[in-house]
Amino acid sequence: MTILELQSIDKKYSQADYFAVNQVSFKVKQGEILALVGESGSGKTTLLRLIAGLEHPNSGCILLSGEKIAERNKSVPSEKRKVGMVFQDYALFPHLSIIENVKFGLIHTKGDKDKIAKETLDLVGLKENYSKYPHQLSGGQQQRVALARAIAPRPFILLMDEPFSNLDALLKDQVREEIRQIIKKTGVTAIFVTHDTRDALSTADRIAILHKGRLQQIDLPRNLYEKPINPYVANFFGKRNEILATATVEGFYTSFGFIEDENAKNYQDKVRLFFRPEHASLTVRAGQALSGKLFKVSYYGDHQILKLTDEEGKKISIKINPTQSVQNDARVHFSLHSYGIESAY
Ligand SMILES: Nc1ncnc2c1ncn2[C@@H]1O[C@H](COP(=O)(O)OP(=O)(O)OP(=O)(O)O)[C@@H](O)[C@H]1O
Repeated sequence: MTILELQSIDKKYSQADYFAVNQVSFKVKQGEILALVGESGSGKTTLLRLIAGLEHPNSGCILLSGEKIAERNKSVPSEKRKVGMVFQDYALFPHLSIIENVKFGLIHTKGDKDKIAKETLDLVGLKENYSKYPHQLSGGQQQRVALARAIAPRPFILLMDEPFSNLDALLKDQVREEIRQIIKKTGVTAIFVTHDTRDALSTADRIAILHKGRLQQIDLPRNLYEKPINPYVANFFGKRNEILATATVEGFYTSFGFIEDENAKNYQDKVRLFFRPEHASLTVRAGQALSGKLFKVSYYGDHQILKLTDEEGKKISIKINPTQSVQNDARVHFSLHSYGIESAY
């Protein structure tokens, strides 16, 4: 079931001569976690603010749980939208205890506020901390208070702006998993903004990628990574090698060697082949394998990146296991597990 729908949303700030959000349309299903990604200035926060009712679109329509909450001449005020918001800095009140912070989010909620606040704090794993103050908690715990405050009123949708950006790398992996589990347990639909592709790939059910205010692709994490619909999306999700090839009926001739592939007969003459560093692996026997001259090895602990070059100096990168040993200046043989093909014309 669709809980949120954006139809052709445009937003131009006064004084600006370009659209911060340009003809964006998508639907979010009940219980889904959607990540909004894009480089700085791509319109992520603006989109979140439009859904929250903190900005109004110039044109288009937003529907939440079937109700039109924003269109050209109509806007349901932010506090009436049943939208929960977690800000980047958590925005907790320092002079209020944890439970008072959560109860603050329940101003418009009927029923036993104390009971609802306690139940929600228990749900986010803060049972023992009702009367503590924000400064007595760790960054990850403060974030869970902010999350509890946002979900306590049972919103239709939870919006989070850069929820993981204030956490150090070690804590981040743990918190990402915790937040995902809490959201899934409550069944709330969530949209979070991030500029970190790892956050998005590991936490979201689907990802929407924006570039200059335009939606490029909205898809499952795996599809965005493995089947990007354009070069911008492909490059946003990490390094991609590109090599030129000539298609024949048997396969592709490249400057790194021949790739046998019956799909090649569907292409004419010059093509571009794309592959990610992890989609190549070293082969022991030369055989049909591709090969290049190794000129740099970078060790990263959990993997190594090899830089190879062909006879003409074209460079590619390959990601390998940290335990594999290789020698600089050696000829290295490799094969590709998967690659994209595009006509070069
Ligand atoms: N209040 C504002 N007034 C005028 N222009 C704005 C305003 N807020 C954002 N913009 C502009 O709108 C565009 C989109 O900004 P937005 O903050 O939505 O991008 P973002 O993807 O969230 O960026 P970041 O990752 O840096 O937060 C940018 O060009 C920005 O300069």
